[in-house]
Amino acid sequence: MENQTSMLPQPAARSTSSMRFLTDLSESESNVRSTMLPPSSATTAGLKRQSSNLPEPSQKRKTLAERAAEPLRPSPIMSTLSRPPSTASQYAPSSTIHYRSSSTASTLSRTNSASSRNTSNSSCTGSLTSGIRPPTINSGMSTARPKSSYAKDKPLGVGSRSLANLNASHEAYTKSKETPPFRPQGPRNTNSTTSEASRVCTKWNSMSTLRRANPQTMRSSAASIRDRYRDISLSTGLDQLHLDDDQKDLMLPPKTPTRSQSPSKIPRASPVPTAPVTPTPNPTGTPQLRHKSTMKANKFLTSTSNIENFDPDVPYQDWKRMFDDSRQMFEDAVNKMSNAKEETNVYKEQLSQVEQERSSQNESIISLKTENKTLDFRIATLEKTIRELKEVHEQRLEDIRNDQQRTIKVVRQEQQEEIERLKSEHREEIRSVKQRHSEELEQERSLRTRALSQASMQGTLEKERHEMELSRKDQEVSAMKFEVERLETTLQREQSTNSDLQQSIQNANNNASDLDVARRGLLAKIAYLESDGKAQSEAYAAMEKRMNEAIAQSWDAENKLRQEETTRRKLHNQIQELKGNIRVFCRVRPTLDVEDELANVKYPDEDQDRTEIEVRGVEEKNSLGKDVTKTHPFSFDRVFHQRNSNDDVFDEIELLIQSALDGFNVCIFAYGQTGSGKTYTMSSDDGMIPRSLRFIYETCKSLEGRGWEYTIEGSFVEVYNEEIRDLLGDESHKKYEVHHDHQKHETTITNATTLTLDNKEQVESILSQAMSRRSVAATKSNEHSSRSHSVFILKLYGRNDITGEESKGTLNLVDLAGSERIKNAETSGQRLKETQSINKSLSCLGDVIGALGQGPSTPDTRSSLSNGKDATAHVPYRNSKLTYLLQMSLGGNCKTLMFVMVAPEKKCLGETITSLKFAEKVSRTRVGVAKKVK
Ligand SMILES: Nc1ncnc2c1ncn2[C@@H]1O[C@H](COP(=O)(O)OP(=O)(O)OP(=O)(O)O)[C@@H](O)[C@H]1O
Repeated sequence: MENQTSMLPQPAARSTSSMRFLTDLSESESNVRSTMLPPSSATTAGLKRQSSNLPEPSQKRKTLAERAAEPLRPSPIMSTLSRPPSTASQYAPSSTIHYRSSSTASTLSRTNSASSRNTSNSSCTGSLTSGIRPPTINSGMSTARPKSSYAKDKPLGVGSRSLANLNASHEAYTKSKETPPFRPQGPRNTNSTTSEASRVCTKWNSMSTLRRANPQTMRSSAASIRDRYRDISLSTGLDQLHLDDDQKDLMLPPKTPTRSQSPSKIPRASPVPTAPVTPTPNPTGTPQLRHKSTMKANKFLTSTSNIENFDPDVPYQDWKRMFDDSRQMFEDAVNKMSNAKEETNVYKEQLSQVEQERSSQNESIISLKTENKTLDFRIATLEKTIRELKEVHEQRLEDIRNDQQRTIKVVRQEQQEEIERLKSEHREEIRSVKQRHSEELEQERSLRTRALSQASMQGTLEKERHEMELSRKDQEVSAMKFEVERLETTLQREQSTNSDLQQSIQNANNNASDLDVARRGLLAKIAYLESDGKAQSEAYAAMEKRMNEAIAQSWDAENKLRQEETTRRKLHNQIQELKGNIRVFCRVRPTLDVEDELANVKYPDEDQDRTEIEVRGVEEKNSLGKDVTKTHPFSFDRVFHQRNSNDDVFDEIELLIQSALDGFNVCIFAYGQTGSGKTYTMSSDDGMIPRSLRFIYETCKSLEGRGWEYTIEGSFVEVYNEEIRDLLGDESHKKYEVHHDHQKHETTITNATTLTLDNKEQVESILSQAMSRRSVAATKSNEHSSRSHSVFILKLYGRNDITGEESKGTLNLVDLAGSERIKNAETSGQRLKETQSINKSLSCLGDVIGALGQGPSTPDTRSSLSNGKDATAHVPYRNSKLTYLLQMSLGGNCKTLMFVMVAPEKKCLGETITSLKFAEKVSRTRVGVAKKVK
């Protein structure tokens, strides 16, 4: 082999490398052909260095013989061109062949450039079939391997621009055709292939145009190519001569099925036979060249070989075929590359989109985080604001509540004042009306009576006078008549004597005329007397008529008075209802011992009709350890100052007593600690019981004139240690039981003495007897402390015969035993038992009033209340004798007045406040509307 090699001409100077060939192609493609250098080796080498700038081979370039002796290996460029990622090894062997074919084909194509020029513009298909040179391999290489060492070292102005032009053309064409979107995994469609073919044609045409533009240059270039072609053909032919059979297979162009994978529709040259591109081997196995003389004479080309007779057409055809194959492969590679590029572009686009999305997502995440932080901050701010607002609202709510309470208090106070004012106005009005009516009635009555008596007297006198006159006149008439009769007798006698005495007739006539004159005078007198009696009779009749009229007027006045009385009762009842059926009066007694320290008791309203009282409590330590004194304000229907007398007190209860006379059940009881003035108020000589009785008697007396007649029955009992005792009886220990008649609304105590009270004196003696028999004992607080509850029961039955009205009322006047705390009382034995019993019954009284206060006061329940049955859940009347006895006087159908008695001493302060609180509770109790007992 070495010999053979040495026999070959040195290729370094004469033949261009494949790279130089590629460079030429590149230059031509990039319109550098216009400045194409002559085909001298030096120029070619220089061009190679300048344009391709390929790295110098590190080793000495091998001779063709050496290279022919080397085993086939893929050219890096061609393998890159033809290598899809998965089929690189498949194409590696053929790449060498392609490489060589390309260079040869390139050279050949240039020799045919003249002919191709005629058809280059006709059509792409025509160009290709007529052997017009396809796009240079160099451009394809540059496209396929942009980052290879070759491409990197190569100036971008040539290969890159060509590729860029190709790409631009391809893209423009693709866009103009509106090719469907790229599908990376689908089969490449025929349109795409067609467009690529069109692009190649376009490029080739442009190059042809250039050729036409510079024929001289083209001619010189063709000459140089021909020169080169000879060398190349020669060396290639030598190469082919040395190929063994195996290698021949490898030298075959890609098989048709492989090419058909690329569905290019570019018309191709006639199919290349699968036979080796080398000439048909002779029987010796060596490749057979068409140049028969040379090839037959010499197996190897030597320096003595006559190459002039070498026919280049034979290898030209082979090289043309190889070129076509290479071109096909190149096109495939370009297609794949463009596909890959498109894919890459698509992926890049997708990547950029994804990147954009990612950046936008990041931005949105950042903005969301910022927003989140802002929202957190806002939420915190809002929560803070809400807390502040809540506090402000709570504060406002508290203020409003306080204001409302103050307002309610003020309104209540105003209403109370208004009610009191109205009450006093009504009271005054009623009093004035009553007084006015009484006065008017009295005046009228006296006037009428006087007029009547005067008229009667005058009538009697006149009558007597006229009767006397009449009798006198009658006597005078009878005397006159007697005189006339006597005169007539005398005349008759005279007339008889006249007959006797004619002479004397003259005298008798004269006497007769005188008597006649006298008779006429008498007759005139009689007529006068008769006319005077008639006038007197007429005057008498007129007087009698006036008297009857006066009597009728008097009757009318009486009727009016009775109607006024009925109206008054109704008004009175309405006023009592307005005042409430449970009323509480507070009374502060004066101090008994000047040395006693007084409690701080104030009367906020300084007018005469007080309703408020303030008691300053004992000093206490608050939670901070400071001494504080609480003021306890109380409000009642009426508050009596310690200066007020029993007289003042009775003025206020007078109307209630009147209600009892009008047919209502009234209960007045005094409540308070021992020694606070209950007995003084109720049972003292000028207390409420004697005053009430006096009032009742006086009123009954005054009502007699209006047709009312009253019967008063009284009982006086005491409840001592839960036992009833009769204070009017004979001190025998009888059994006293309480019975209620709910129908008649009446309470009776069996065996209790009931007296009919006819006069005041009797009442006073009864009272003194009862008081003397009450259970009294000296206690720490009171020297004469009542140890029992006394109940004075008055039943008032009224009847008006004129109007037919009837009334039945009950008045209970109760003097309760004094409440006292056992530890304060310092009692023991009987006193202790009494105190316990008293406290228990007072506690029961409080429970009853509390239960009544919770009960309904609606009209539906009033009827049941008026029947005496409990419409409330339960009123514990039976828990004590006292409450059971007073059941009919504590329910909703009676009028109750409670006196809460207060001692002014400081030592009594605790009991005072307790009593006042209890009384206030009672004051707030509403037990319905009282009904008249029928
Ligand atoms: N308004 C008053 N004016 C003058 N003295 C009074 C007044 N009220 C009470 N007293 C006197 O106070 C003393 C005690 O009064 P009284 O006996 O009425 O109290 P009490 O509440 O009935 O006591 P107890 O419940 O223990 O029977 C008596 O001496 C009485 O005269």
